[in-house]
Formats: sequence, C-alpha cells, structure tokens
Amino acid sequence: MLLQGKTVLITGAAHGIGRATAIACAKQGADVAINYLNEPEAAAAVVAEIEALGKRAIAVKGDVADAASAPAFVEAAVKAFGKIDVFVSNAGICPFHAFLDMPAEILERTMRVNLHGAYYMVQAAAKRMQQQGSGGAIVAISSISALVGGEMQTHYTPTKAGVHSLMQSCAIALGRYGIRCNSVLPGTIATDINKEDLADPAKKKYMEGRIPLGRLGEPDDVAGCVVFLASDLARYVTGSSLLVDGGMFVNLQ
Ligand SMILES: NC(=O)C1=CN([C@@H]2O[C@H](COP(=O)(O)OP(=O)(O)OC[C@H]3O[C@@H](n4cnc5c(N)ncnc54)[C@H](OP(=O)(O)O)[C@@H]3O)[C@@H](O)[C@H]2O)C=CC1
Ligand SMILES: C[C@H](O)[C@@H]1OC(=O)[C@H](O)[C@@H]1O
Repeated sequence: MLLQGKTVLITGAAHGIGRATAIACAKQGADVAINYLNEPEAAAAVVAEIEALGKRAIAVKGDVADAASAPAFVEAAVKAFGKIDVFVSNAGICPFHAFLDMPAEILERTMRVNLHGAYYMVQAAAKRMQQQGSGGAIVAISSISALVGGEMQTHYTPTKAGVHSLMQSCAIALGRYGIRCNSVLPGTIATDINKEDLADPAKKKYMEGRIPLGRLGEPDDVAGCVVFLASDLARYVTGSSLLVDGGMFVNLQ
C-alpha cells in the first residue's frame, strides 16, 4: 500500500478526476477528506465508496474561490483525522467560450476557481503541514493546457499555466519543510467538464486521432499518477510535472 496511514485531502472530488483520485488513494490505504461544491449526494456516494474499502472519509462543502473555504476544509480534515499528509488541488472549471466576446464574469470566475482557489487551498494545506513538522506532498491538477493553447480556452489555459507555475514556486518555498509540490498535466480525459464539447462526434474523433495511444483518457489514468507523486516512491521529486496525455503533446506529425 503506497499511502497506508496517510490522510489525503482533495478538492472538487465528487466527480471525475477528483473522485477517481479519492478512491485510488483509499485503495492505497489513505483516509480521505473531499471538498465538493454542488452535489452532496455525489459527495456522499464517494464517502460511502471509501468507507466500503475500510477507510475513513468525510465530505466538506465549499467554494474554492472563497478564501475562507480553504482553512475550513483543512480544519475539518484535521478534526476528523488528526493530521494531513497529502493535498490534491483538483477543483476546476472550463466553460468553453470564444475570445473576442468573452464575458468578464466567465473570465473572472474561471480565474478565481482555477487559480485563486488552488492558491488558497495549497497555502492552507502547506501551513498545516509546516506546523505538523513532518513534511508532506502537494499535487496540483494542471493540464496539457499549461503548455499549449485552445481557441475556446483563452481564459482557462492561463489558469493551468498558473497552477503549474504555482507548484514550481511552492516547491522552492516549502522544500525546507520537507513538503514536495508537483503538478499533473492531464491531456483530454472524458469527464463532465468536456461532455458537451466531446458530444460532437467529429470533435471527439479528431481528439482521439491526436492521441498516439488511440483513446481519450479516463479519470483512473490520472489518479494513478497522483498516487505516485503523493507517495514515498516520489520522495525526491519536487517542482516537477507529469504529462498524462496518451502522448498527445508530442504528436506533431
Ligand atoms: N477532463 C479533462 O480533460 C481535463 C481536466 N483537467 C482538470 O482536472 C480537474 C478536474 O476536472 P474533471 O474531473 O475533468 O471535471 P469534472 O467537471 O468532472 O470535475 C470538476 C470538479 O470540480 C468541482 N468544482 C468546480 N468548481 C468548484 C468550486 N468553485 N469549488 C469546489 N469545487 C468545484 C466540481 O464540483 P461540483 O460537481 O460539485 O460542481 C467537480 O466535482 C480540473 O481542474 C480540470 O481543469 C485538466 C486537464 C484535462
Ligand atoms: C476540458 C477540456 O476538454 C480539457 O481540459 C484540459 O485542460 C485539456 O486541455 C482539455 O482541453
């Protein structure tokens, strides 16, 4: 078991990559606290699935864009489990929209959720890890979009580049406390975030055709990589990033 006895916190874990990561961590022996925003039933289902694996779990409601939600999430996890060892910043949104008429509300909400939210959450988790004095691991879900653009993602790709950069700077700021910080850069993973976009068969086929491994990713493809970076197998890895894209990034021609 790679995470036996560890406490893992994950934002936005009622669905998709966060959900798969929460369950993968529990399968590796961790107790898990999940943050969710909108769907208590979905969050409760994740908790039940983790408990069925014999591990402890709690679900804490909160909007990551609200700075106050970060210390509240960390405190709730510490109250339940006594400590935190691993923090996964996952919550994110990608409302596809063209650049020239991008509404300010969409731009600002995307920035606040994806970048400010990651900042507040990582900062609150790091403070607690520093107080505990026994190190820790932070993994942020960035994206292949940190490295490449998207016509309908001009508001989104800078947030993912920002999250990647946040992990690099935090690796320096927190290395002295034994806290490792890394990012995971998924390619195209079939989840609710892109359900509408990929409902167009031509778009789906185009995306699949760009992936050397020949298929879209699944949330579990990403979860395993997060577990690795969170575990002691990655004990000398910090400030690093792991592309999980089936080879899409390198596929020029
Ligand atoms: N799917 C993909 O192709 C890729 C995804 N990513 C990133 O992976 C992460 C997870 O996305 P994915 O699993 O695909 O998408 P999903 O839409 O399935 O999951 C996103 C989760 O984030 C939660 N969330 C959204 N806004 C907030 C908020 N303000 N506060 C708390 N939670 C929030 C949602 O909660 P609720 O359901 O309660 O609204 C949801 O559970 C995102 O950061 C995304 O950018 C990166 C690269 C590729
Ligand atoms: C939501 C998109 O399908 C997905 O999000 C990302 O971060 C990837 O780059 C894909 O574009």
